[in-house]
Amino acid sequence: MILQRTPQFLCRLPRLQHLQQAHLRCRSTTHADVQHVETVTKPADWDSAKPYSEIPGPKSYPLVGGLRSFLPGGEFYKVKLEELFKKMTDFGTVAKMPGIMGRPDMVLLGDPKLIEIAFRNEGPWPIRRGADCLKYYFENLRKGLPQSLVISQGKEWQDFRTAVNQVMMQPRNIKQYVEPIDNVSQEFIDRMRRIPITLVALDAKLGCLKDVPNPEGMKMVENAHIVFDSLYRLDVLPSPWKWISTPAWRRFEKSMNTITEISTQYVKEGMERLKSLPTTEIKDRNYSVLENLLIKTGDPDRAVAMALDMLLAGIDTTSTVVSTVLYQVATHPDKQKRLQEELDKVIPDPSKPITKAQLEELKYMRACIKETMRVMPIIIGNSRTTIKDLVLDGYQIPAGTMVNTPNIVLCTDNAYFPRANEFLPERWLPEGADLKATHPFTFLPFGFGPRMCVGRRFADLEIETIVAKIFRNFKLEWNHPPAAVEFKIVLVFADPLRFKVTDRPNLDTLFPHKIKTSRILGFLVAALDLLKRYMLFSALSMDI
Ligand code: HEM
Repeated sequence: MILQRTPQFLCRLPRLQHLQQAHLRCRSTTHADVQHVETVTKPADWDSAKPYSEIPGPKSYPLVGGLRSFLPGGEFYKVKLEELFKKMTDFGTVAKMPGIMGRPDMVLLGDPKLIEIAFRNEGPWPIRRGADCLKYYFENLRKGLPQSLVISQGKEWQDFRTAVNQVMMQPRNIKQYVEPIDNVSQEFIDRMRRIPITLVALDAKLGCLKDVPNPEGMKMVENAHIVFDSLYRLDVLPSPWKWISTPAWRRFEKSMNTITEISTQYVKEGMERLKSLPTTEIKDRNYSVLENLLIKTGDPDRAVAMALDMLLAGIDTTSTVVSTVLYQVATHPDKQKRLQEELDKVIPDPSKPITKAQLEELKYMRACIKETMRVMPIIIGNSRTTIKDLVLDGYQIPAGTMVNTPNIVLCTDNAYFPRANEFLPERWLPEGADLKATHPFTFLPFGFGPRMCVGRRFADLEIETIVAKIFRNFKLEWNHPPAAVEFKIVLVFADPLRFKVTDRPNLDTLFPHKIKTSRILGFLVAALDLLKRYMLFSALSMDI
């Protein structure tokens, strides 16, 4: 595979030399960097397929690649990323976005059949290009730490992932978190009841969170959020951070340092705890995720890298899905009614902790969550770097090409989901057989194959618990125009959500001492912010 070289004069810059060592190329090239290309024979239809250069898409220009399209006068000027995906698929089921500022081209696959071919040919070490800024940080500023799961590749990724799978994908390990997650969810519910109408502005919101028990935890979640936001500024928006240290880069580095240091401290404490366990306790103990990881790998640095993964990949994703579910259910009162009928039946006494058995019975609720993830897929697209030559829809796709799944386009396309623009949780239940997806690779909210989301079981548990508790305790209404969304690594609401929250009438007898939130008209819940903090409690209760 031929990779274009970085211009010599640019490589003299110290940062770029690091990037060169890190196998990143400062270039606008046809192919992403691949370390593990399979040298197998070409597909039978390779020679008759159209060359890569003929894949339709916006024009690529010398030096700037695809950047020209985003500048004034360009076809994507001021087009939001979520709309860009739609515009790209208008070029065809295979469409090419030329690379920008050292990033590789992105080939969008606008047909689930093509996505299936790409995913089924990814081999045992699937390559998903991680954020360059994270890669740079680990490879150059944290040389002592192993690379996090999100950015590592090849054998190193596989060894790490195997150990993490044993800890995070085991139902037994997940089960022990039902109770702690229920506890923090209950705290969140109590907090919702306590917030009076005056505490709605930002300052007051912060004030209402002052009684949060763990200031270090708050620091952690705030910095994790800054890092998440920086990934967008540094790796999605055009940014010169690879050449010069921009303010966004410095903010990212500072926050990464903070969360790495706090995580290291937690891991140290975990090690101490394990060492000091009396022998009688060792066998019977329910080990936490962190402890299990330490036992499995015997490597505290790996545990730190995993804690960072969980913070970066687990907080904004899960909390955003919860807020989208609240919004979808609040804006569909008939669905909310059915959901609450189910909740009332399965959870007769909401003052008691939720059990795993109850969660399993909440089939309509799970359908509401799935349907929300379909109509508003927070991960608008996922990517793979192909490891072998493929022919997709008549075009040659050489090994090393970054292909992308435009989830946001496919999930809301009538060709793949009947009545795609309607919120119909029934489509995920046996009664909605005629509403099912026409192809299984259209809806992959947690990705696919050996590289799929390692935190999905925890995400499910957290989302189901909090959604069940909120709708069992409150009625949510939305009395405003539709909420706008924007892309910030994940698809989020552009403004704080403003629900009218009412205590469920049947609960008045159970909670006579509580403030009756039904009197609180126009109660503003900056749901996202609160939920992020709630999610932190969950993360902390996992000891990480
Ligand atoms: C609803 C919430 C979540 C969604 C929608 C989500 C979605 C995803 C997706 C689409 C991927 C890429 C999978 C692929 O390439 O096939 C991924 C990877 C990942 N997720 Fe999640 N995720 C969520 C929650 C979490 C949580 C709670 C954690 C941790 C506790 C987590 C940790 C990770 C990690 C570490 C990876 C990288 C895995 C690897 O490269 O081996 N995620 N997630």
